[in-house]
Amino acid sequence: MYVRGTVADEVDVRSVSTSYGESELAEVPLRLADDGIEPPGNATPALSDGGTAAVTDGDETTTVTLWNKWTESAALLEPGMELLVTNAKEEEFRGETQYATTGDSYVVVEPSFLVSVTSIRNWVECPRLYYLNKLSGVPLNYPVVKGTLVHEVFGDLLRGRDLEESIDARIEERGLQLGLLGETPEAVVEDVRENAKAIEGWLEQGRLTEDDNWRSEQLLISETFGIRGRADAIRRGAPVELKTGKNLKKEPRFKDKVQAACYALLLEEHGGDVDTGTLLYTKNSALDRNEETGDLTPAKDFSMGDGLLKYVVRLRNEIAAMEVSNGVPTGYEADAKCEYCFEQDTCMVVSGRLDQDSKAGQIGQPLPEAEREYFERFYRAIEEERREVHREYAKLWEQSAEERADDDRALIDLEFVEKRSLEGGRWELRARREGGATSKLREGDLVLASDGHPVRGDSELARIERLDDEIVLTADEPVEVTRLDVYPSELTTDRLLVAMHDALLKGDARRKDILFGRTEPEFEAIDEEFIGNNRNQNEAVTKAVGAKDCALIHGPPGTGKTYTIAQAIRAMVERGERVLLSAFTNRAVDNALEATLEQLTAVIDDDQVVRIGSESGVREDMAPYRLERAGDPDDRVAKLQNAQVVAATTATCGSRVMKEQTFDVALVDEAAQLTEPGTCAAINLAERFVLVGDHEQLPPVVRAENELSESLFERLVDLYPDAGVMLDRQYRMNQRIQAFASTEFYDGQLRPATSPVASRTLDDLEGVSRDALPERLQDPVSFVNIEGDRSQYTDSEEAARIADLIESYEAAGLERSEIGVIAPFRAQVSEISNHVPDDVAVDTVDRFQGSSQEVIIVSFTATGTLEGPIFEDYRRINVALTRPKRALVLVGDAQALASDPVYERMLAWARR
Ligand SMILES: Nc1ncnc2c1ncn2[C@@H]1O[C@H](COP(=O)(O)OP(=O)(O)OP(=O)(O)O)[C@@H](O)[C@H]1O
Repeated sequence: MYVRGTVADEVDVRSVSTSYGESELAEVPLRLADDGIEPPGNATPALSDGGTAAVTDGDETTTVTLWNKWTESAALLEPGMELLVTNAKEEEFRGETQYATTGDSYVVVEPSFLVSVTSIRNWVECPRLYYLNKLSGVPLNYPVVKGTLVHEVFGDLLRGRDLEESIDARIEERGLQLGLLGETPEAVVEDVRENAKAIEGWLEQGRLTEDDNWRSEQLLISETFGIRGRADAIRRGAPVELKTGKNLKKEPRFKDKVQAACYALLLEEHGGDVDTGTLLYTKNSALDRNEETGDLTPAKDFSMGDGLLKYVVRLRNEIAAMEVSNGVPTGYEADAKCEYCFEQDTCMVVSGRLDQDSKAGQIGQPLPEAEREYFERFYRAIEEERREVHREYAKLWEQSAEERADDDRALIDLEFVEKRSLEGGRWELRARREGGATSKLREGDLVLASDGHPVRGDSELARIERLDDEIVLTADEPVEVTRLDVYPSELTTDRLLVAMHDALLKGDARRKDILFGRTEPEFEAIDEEFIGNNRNQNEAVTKAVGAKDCALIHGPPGTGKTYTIAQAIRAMVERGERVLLSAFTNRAVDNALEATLEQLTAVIDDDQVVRIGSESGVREDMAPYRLERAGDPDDRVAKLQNAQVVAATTATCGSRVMKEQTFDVALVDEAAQLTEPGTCAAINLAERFVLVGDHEQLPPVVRAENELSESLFERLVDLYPDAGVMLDRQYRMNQRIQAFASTEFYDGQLRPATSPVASRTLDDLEGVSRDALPERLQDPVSFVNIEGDRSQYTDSEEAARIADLIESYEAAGLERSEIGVIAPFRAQVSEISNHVPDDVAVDTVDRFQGSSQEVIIVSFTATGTLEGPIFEDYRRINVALTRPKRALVLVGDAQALASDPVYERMLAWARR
């Protein structure tokens, strides 16, 4: 029986005498979860006695007794924490039903907090090491890269690839990284071969017989234990872990066993019965085995005892409890010996700078109070964000397939078409979807591809190569795909933490004075005209070029941000500076790069401009500039080091390769959409920085509500008004269209840049005549009143009317591709898509930011009364209303809209 609930009060741990002698017990007052708890879909004998969950009718509090070793986990509990006990037994005590652990029970603290296997492994070495790794990320160093290479070769061998071919191919793929590390392919081949030989030899021995049943790299998630990880390999249902080190002992290292045990737990939950684990030490070569030097066989098996599995869950509980209570480990939690630790110095420095209690001690001066306070605040905010990612994971099993599809988080009921093996042992998978099914998934995304359930079924990480009615994926394993789910990645969260750590602990003093408002940014006087026809753009470039610390360019819609960025980069390049061009999205990076290239043709050679990004992330016309990472190390690294302009998203700026680069200046577009640490990922790499954005448009995309939702751009604009310039002439909208946004969002400062812009109408377009439109659509701004169908997130009447409007525009000579439709909710986007032809772009505001169209139709999907903000906040409506160049049509219920002051003013303007 499963018991799950919330700890209702303090937990009491004590000793009692039983017929077996002294025992420890903890009585946990537990408020049972509303519906008790359903056992996971495929609960196995290891986890379940087949009994059902404790079911309650609401707020019922009971007592759960945790026996013996589980009292260690009980001691971590605080009121409010979640607790799960498997295989519990029911007991009557003074007429009340209570529960207690049995010999088969597992006790899980905060089961929805997903701890990674790597974290557990680090934690068992030293909890402080776990924390330090989280803060500083995985560095680019040779042992790490070699480890990855050996793992990749191992996977290839399992998939039947030839050893030499695999080694060559994998080393080639990592050309750039190896080049940055100053390694030659010859030396690396030797090194990897030495490690891989041992693996191959071992594989040969028990050669891959049919019943050996190997599988490489499996992503595993446990909803019961709150653990996730990727096992190197599974043989006959048991985990095999690869280690690039040497181990002369008979037994595997303890931390390695712990890691394998984590996978064993995960496999058991997936229906396995795991009794052994294998560690492969690739530096061991059985050939030189002799008694004096120790046991040099590469593979060491051990039996997977019950005690070890439970110990692993207790370790995991320690991490979850610490994280959920916002704790910072000190190192005292473990009996690790600091004097033998490679990380001792780092540990002492971090403890010293952040004034943290630590077993290793502190060295150095603590950071100023304000910086430590900032660190703690943002650390918490980022961890909250991580928890939101975990909630996304939980939805993988809490929501039904249909619910996930309705939420746009999954494509379900696909028809599996075929699997085809690719060169290098990977697979191409194809599946077909019913027309019309939409989701958040996009080409290039990593997704969970499964044969029915992303956690309980056969599931793999796959990349979407093509997303039409036929979906093409690539993956390491040939899953018979019938379902795709959004993969909730923690990568972004991890990188935010590292970027913040780097800004504060490695950042230069002057930069921090700027970030913390301790000094005014300074500017060098520049006496040069960069842009002749636009005063504020010229001032923006002057500021960007002359900034000693930072410049802030506020660019409302269509005001030539991109053009200004390109001019600024040109001026910087002419001054011999190395420039990082970054933005939140790939699209913005490519846009800005395209404009920059136009400016740079006369100034530098094409090969001095490099775009860093994945093949699917970089737009086709910018692909020639994309830095191929594979190839000869020297050549790859030369290509990067020679580049005077490097363009990459801010997420990529946090990658190991980019973190090694330095720039004179970082120019960041879409800066108002970036969190503070997200911005730091780019500006950490440069001496000075220029942020370009508009805080009246979309704010940072974050899941949790906390300080992450204010951008550094916005904070600095407030802090240093003199470091900023607002571009005030827009090159996009007819005057009538821009009027509302200008008064409502830009203090009336926004003006058309030229009179042709001010007076542009649909008549300017070839073959289009406004006279052919119904009268009410002839004005550049019109409002169509519609009562609507009263559903909350969709409105089929609005959708139908929009389809009519599109027909009217087509009849007047417009191309469908010149019309865009914006709706506040995804459900309404689907609804409208079902009504209008495929080639009309229909999407949410977020997908339209940064683009423009001749005609924009906005669906408000509001009827009767307004219950909440339609577009979440007014910044979104600003974006929606500023997309069109020549015509804007608002469709909605006037009465509903009039109940909100901003929408009421909008109505007045549209109906004028
Ligand atoms: N000073 C200028 N002189 C002439 N044309 C300009 C000038 N500045 C911008 N433009 C033109 O105005 C248009 C819009 O400029 P740009 O694409 O740079 O705007 P943006 O502010 O980046 O737009 P968005 O708000 O979509 O990000 C472009 O066609 C650009 O060439």
